[in-house]
Amino acid sequence: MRVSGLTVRHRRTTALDGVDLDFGLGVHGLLGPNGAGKTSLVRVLATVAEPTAGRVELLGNDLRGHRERGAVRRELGYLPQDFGYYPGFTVREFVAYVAWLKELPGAGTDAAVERAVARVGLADRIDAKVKTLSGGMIRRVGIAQAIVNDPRLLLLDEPTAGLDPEQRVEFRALLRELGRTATVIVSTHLVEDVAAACTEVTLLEAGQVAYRGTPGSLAALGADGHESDGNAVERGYITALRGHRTATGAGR
Ligand SMILES: Nc1ncnc2c1ncn2[C@@H]1O[C@H](COP(=O)(O)OP(=O)(O)OP(=O)(O)O)[C@@H](O)[C@H]1O
Repeated sequence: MRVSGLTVRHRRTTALDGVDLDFGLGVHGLLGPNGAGKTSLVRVLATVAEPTAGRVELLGNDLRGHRERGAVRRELGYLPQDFGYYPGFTVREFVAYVAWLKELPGAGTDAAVERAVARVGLADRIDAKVKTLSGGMIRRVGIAQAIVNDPRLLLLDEPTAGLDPEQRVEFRALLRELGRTATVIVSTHLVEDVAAACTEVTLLEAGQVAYRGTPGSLAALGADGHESDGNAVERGYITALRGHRTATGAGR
């Protein structure tokens, strides 16, 4: 899947500025400071926002066509940053409802729902009402609804927000597993999630791609830089960000 010349403007703000990127199988971490454009990119890939300019090709479909967008949506999983749910639904009902929206074949739905809920570790709460769950559990319901159709493209916007450390470790293992058969794009502020779960890192800054590489190459960049605080990948993040700012004259 590929985006070229992707530009997204919100009134006078340029959220993405002619971005070229491609994503293959694996887990791709999207990093960047607040306002870098991560959510804007994820929303275009999820087909919920239209680009101002540029091309988006997902799963062999050009997103400009209505029918193509529909085809992509059936193969897509998306967890938005602010994920809305129906509090009165049980976990099973909510995930089944999303399966229905994604037009999953009726016969396989019950099993698909149970499998998705089990994969996020909520099998014992499947018949609990969503509103009775903790914040971290609700986040996991969000992940379950995103993976119920075994998506070929999975988009997760800040999925680990609200998870405790043990849940985050479990979640990263799930990400690695999902990345074997799907393209997984994870927007996060948590550099350690990227280091532990991602095969590739894309660092956005002010609507541009500031760095692309592996967590290992980002860590190596940190070792060469002048930062002394944080772990190697965090140092690499800061070094890459500052390097990009110097190169573009943003110099903040
Ligand atoms: N609906 C909107 N209306 C106006 N400006 C917007 C809108 N959505 C995003 N922006 C602006 O576009 C820029 C990019 O925002 P975006 O949410 O894509 O960044 P982000 O990297 O996801 O940030 P965060 O890490 O804070 O979620 C920011 O300057 C933001 O203020």
